[in-house]
Order: sequence, then structure tokens, then C-alpha cells
Amino acid sequence: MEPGPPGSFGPAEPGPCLSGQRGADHAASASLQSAARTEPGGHSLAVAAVLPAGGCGERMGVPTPKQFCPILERPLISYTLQALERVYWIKDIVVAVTGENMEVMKSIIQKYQHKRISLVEAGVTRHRSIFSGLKALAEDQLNSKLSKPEVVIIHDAVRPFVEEDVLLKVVTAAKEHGAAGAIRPLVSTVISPSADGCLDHSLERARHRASEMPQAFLFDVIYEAYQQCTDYDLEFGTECLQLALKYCRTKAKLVEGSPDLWKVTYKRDLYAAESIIKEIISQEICVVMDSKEDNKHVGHLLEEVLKSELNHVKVTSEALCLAGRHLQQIILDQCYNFVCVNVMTSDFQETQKLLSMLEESSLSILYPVVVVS
Ligand SMILES: Nc1ccn([C@@H]2O[C@H](COP(=O)(O)OP(=O)(O)OP(=O)(O)O)[C@@H](O)[C@H]2O)c(=O)n1
Ligand SMILES: O=P(O)(O)OC[C@@H](O)[C@@H](O)[C@@H](O)CO
Repeated sequence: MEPGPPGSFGPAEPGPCLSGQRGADHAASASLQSAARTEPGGHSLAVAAVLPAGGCGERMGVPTPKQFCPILERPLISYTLQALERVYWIKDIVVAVTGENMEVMKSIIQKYQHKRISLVEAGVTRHRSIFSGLKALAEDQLNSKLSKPEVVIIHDAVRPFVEEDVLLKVVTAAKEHGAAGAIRPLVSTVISPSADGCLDHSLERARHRASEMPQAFLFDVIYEAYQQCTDYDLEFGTECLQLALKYCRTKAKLVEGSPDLWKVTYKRDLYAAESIIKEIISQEICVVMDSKEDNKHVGHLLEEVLKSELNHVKVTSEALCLAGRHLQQIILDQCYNFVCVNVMTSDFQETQKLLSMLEESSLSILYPVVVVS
């Protein structure tokens, strides 16, 4: 097992990142968390995550394994890691990658300053990769910073749009039922072909669901299931919930997930993921002002106007003279669109400075900087 490199806390390398739930949502999930995760006697629930990322992405049809394919110059897996890191009550994230991709993974962790990440060797199948991650959490290895969690989340590294609320739901349900998994309505009807390639029967679509991720388990349940399961299951199985049922007689609680839980599998999914990421970060706007007057006021007015145009927008107001120094933090706060408002002066010195900084920062700015004079 390879721990991720010690990264001092510092601004992440620029690159788009997604805003999670903020503000009121955050407060709501905080109160949910404390309810869901405090055990009798008040101690908090130990939760870890295992991310299988050892596949080759054959169906994607490109040389690079899809978890490392760039979206807006940032590897797909980095968005998933960021989504999980945003959930502060997940104490460890174990990522299973192949030996040949170990260095690539380490460089991604370093470049994007990912935290709480440990790397393990993936297996030749998804189940074996997951098992490898569980073993790392189960064994108190010498000088390992990992400890066995009470609940473990299993989530595909190629499902970047995972939010705290569904993670909380599956963890809460797993604590009570032993296992839980996100599900979605079926889009196509499932049919069963006969040996001669004709229709044998079809399943009633309304009575079935698609099994998605995240899933969560009492650690002892899923670890026992993996230890008991046959090589056939490890080789050909695709459903962790089924292993818990078959080997530990644990019936998973099914949790309705949001439409964004889909797995990046084909090239079209990469295009879809890019447009969703663009939409998310294009709603983050930084208003920089050259005047001393209340930035928040102008920012607030702009936010009110934009809100009538965009489905959700977040405006960060900053004095232009400070923007340069705070640029990294502004970027970390996921602002990729800048509106410079020149009220006091007609010379654009400060604005020009900011523009130069943005150019030199090699940020993938989505849109040109808008200057309002
Ligand atoms: N031996 C494997 C195979 C898959 N996975 C991971 O399991 C997740 C879901 O699997 P899938 O979508 O099937 O990924 P691939 O196996 O890479 O895709 P393909 O079947 O098209 O090759 C992915 O994050 C993938 O990296 C893994 O950790 N180890
Ligand atoms: O079979 P694949 O490796 O493509 O994908 C794995 C999926 O089956 C799995 O992530 C969900 O269906 C939930 O089990």
C-alpha cells in the first residue's frame, strides 16, 4: 500500500473544480451528519471510502484509462476525489490503481493537493480491486495511517458527480441495515435472451431499478463477504450488494439517487461530464472592483441580476487591488469568471495587472474577463 505523498496544505494547482453544497445546504447536512453519525454515547462514526480505479476503460476506446482522461485539463478521477474530500467526515480514501498507473496517480494527488488518499494495487477485476482496498483498511499494517472504519463507502472513481447528501444517506442506511446502495430508474427495458438469440422474456421495467454508486457497508459485513466469495464471483461479479446478500445474508437498503450518479463508460459520457462541469464552474463569478466602495454591494446587485438569468450563481466580491494576491484563493473558491468593475478610474492599470496574472497563471479560464467601466 502506498500512502499518498505528504502534501503541505497549499493552493491546489489551478484547474476547474466543482462547488459542492454550500451555505444552507451545508448547515443542513452538518446537522444530518451529527445525527446520523454519532453513536450512542456520542462518539462519531468512523467512515472510509474505497475507490476502484484500476480499469483500462476498454469501452471508452482511447489509449488512456478513462479515470485519467482529462476534462478541462484535469483528470476525471481528480473530480471524484475532490467530491469525496469535500465530505469532511470521510476520514480515509483508498484508491486502487494498477502498478503501471501508480506514479500517474501520485502526481495527480500532488498536483491537485488531494488529501486523505492512500493507494493500493488494483486487481484484474473490479471486485478484486475493491477487495484490495478493503484489505488495506482491515489490516493494521506497520506504520500504516489507516485504521479499520465502522462503515466503508465503495464508489467508482469514474462517477465524479457524487454529493454529500447521497453519501450521507447510504452511510446512514448501511449503519442500520448493514448495506445500502444508490439506485436509479431504468431508462431501457431489461430483457433476457434465449440461447438461440431470441427474446426469452422481458422484465417489467417499473418493478426494477439500475444499481448505481455510491454504496456503503458495515465494514465487517462487506469484508467478510469478499473473504468468503468464490473466484467466479470475484472474476465475473459486478454487484457488491449481491455479495453482502449471498455471503452475509444482509439485505441492502436501496436509496434513490440523483440523475448525476451515472458512470463515465463511453466517450459520449466524457463529453457529457465536461459540459456538466463547465455548467457548474461557469456559475461561479468573481466581481473585482477598483473602487473602495462596498464591493459586496455591487457584487450583491450583480448577483441579483444574474440570478434571474442563471439557475444558480455565486458571486465573490474582491477589491481589484487585492485580487492579485488572493487570486489562488479565489480560484480555490471555484471562481473562473471575472467581472472587473472600474468605477473610480478610467485607467485600467489594476485591471491589466489582474489580466496579466490570469494569463500567467495558465488557468483554464472559461470565458474572457468582462470589464465594466
Ligand atoms: N480491474 C478493474 C476494473 C475496473 N475497475 C474500476 O471500476 C470502476 C467501474 O468499472 P468500469 O466502468 O467497468 O471501468 P473499466 O473496467 O475501466 O471499463 P471497461 O469495462 O470499459 O474496460 C472504474 O473506476 C474502474 O477503474 C477497477 O478498479 N479494477
Ligand atoms: O460492470 P462495470 O465495471 O462496468 O461497472 C460496475 C457497475 O456494475 C457498478 O458500478 C454498479 O452497477 C453498482 O454495482
